[in-house]
Amino acid sequence: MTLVKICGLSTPESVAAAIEGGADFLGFVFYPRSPRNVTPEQATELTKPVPAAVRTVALTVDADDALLETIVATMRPGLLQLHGHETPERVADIRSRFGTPVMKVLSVASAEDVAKASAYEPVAGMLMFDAKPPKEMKDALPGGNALRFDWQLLAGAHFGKPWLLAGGLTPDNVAEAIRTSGAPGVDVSSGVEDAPGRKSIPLIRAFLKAAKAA
Ligand SMILES: O=C(O)c1ccccc1NCC(=O)[C@H](O)[C@H](O)COP(=O)(O)O
Repeated sequence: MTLVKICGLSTPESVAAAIEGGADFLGFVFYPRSPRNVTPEQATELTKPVPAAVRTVALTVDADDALLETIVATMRPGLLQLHGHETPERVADIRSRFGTPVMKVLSVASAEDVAKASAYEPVAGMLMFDAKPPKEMKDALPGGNALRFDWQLLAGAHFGKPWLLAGGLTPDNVAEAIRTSGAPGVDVSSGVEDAPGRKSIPLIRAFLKAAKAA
């Protein structure tokens, strides 16, 4: 069955809906520019009711060791999602320094972007392929922009690590995205919101139902 990560959670209600709907991963964003930003203390509270079978994910962007140390010490995430320009060496360093599995995100607009994954396969526990925002999109975030990329770029691809497809997924297009890309897992944020940063409980339920049925 397709793995599903619901990202950018910031309320107890949305966390509960994601768990009840069968999410495998719950994502918490530590990036002050994001409308989904949470503090380590908020994430710690939000993740208290999360059952052990559901993995909590701390999303950071080119974070320094001090921030990672604080997040790991307070929230104790099951996975660190690195959504910046972290090199393979930095990914390996973070993994060994903090003893937490790492998911490295690749920003994709072309086949060359997908090919960059091979450098991360030895050091990351998981990979994610997300849409690369175009340069002309001035206020773009590193992720969470409701942008999709050409899912065919991943069709037939094999990676040495489990991977998730992200970017512009919705309850309406997730089944087609899974079929086209062959993704073993998917990640969503904007597609389950009714305003930037405001998660919709009905959309979370609908996304999980559609992805799990695909
Ligand atoms: O969601 C954010 O605000 C965010 C900020 C900075 C870096 C990454 C961010 N989100 C990354 C995610 O994991 C999203 O779920 C992924 O990019 C897909 O986003 P969307 O297209 O909105 O579903």
